[in-house]
Amino acid sequence: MSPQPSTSTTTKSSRKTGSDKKTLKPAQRAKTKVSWLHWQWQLISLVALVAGLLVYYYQSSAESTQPQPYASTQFQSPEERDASIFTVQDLRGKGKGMIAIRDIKQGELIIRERPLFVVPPQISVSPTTLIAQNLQRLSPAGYESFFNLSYVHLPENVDPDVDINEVALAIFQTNAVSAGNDVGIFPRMARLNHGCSSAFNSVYMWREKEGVLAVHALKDIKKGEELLTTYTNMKRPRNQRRQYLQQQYGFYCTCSVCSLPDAESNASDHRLSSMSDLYTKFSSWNSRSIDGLEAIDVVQAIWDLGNQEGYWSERGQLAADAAFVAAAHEDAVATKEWSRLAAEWFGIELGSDSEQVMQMKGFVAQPMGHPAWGTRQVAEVGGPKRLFQ
Ligand SMILES: C[S@@+](CC[C@H](N)C(=O)[O-])C[C@H]1O[C@@H](n2cnc3c(N)ncnc32)[C@H](O)[C@@H]1O
Repeated sequence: MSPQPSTSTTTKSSRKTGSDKKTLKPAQRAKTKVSWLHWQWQLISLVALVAGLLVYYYQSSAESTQPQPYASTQFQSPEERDASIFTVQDLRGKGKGMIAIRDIKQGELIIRERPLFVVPPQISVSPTTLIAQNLQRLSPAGYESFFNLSYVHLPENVDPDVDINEVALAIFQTNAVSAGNDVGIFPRMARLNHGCSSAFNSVYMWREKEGVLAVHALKDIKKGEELLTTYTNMKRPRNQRRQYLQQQYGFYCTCSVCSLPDAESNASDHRLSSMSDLYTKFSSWNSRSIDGLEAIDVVQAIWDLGNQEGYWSERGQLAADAAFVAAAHEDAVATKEWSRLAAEWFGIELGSDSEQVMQMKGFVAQPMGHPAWGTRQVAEVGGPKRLFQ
């Protein structure tokens, strides 16, 4: 807004008082009035700006306490958001599964979901009773979404139309995932089928503070690809994985890794078992069986094997553990570099707004603030340089 019109008003009034010595000359007055109005406007603008900032601050701090992606997007509901990313459909030999309806970027949030209910892992009543009790508390829609889920391993003598509690238990056992210290049911993410090592492209993590499970893309996923997660520890050979999946989930795994020709499958098994052994070796740094330099070499070796295998999960934690070792040995440069790498991978697996990312960024800024700092003998252990070659 311009204070233009005030100039003539000022000139008029100055004429009335033109003889007064204390009165400023018209030109000066005009200038003074203009500048006074100018300041008035500046003050009003400043007040408006501060008010705007305050509103923005309160809105964004209110939003940050809510599940972020749904609070401020164009979607009416989480289901509507899901439908913009994937579709749930019948897949041969797998029941239902999730298919990407557009390209999904690595690190993108696919699902964010509150549990239908959770139960503690150790219980004093029978599991059937506990689940029945939880089901009673659900809304009709929640109840329906639970009973829409698939199940395996219903005992042969049980009639599903009669013994609903046994069906509920089978559904729970087929679909429950860990939610912090508890185990919970998440009907939307429960449609994720399984794939081994390089075959799975999505990871789910419990976010304690918000009480939600978040599923992120571990890799770029192409439109039309199935979204797959992993149901078990991957770092073991194909026959052991298949045996576990058959026992626990009632299917014989034919994912792209399990379907490899024997020679390639053996090579994959070897890499996965070596990774497992290396993780064990790495943990022996705790008991001082290996020194910091060796521990970091082990991390590099795990990372390299992961690259060869196409197995990228758990890298945030691995880099964070390396940062811990580096900090313990007071290698500030390495602490920063490992923390930076950890932040990058936690960002992919947990979301860039996760606690872990914030914590790692803190160590990038202040490696000496790491709680492990200086708890071991000073040594240059080295950062993750080889990983980027
Ligand atoms: C958590 S549910 C996954 C969604 C399920 N397919 C459905 O229809 O709701 C787990 C069950 O899905 C099936 N499943 C998961 N991954 C599979 C795979 N790779 N091959 C065949 N069946 C699979 C198994 O029956 C398993 O018990």
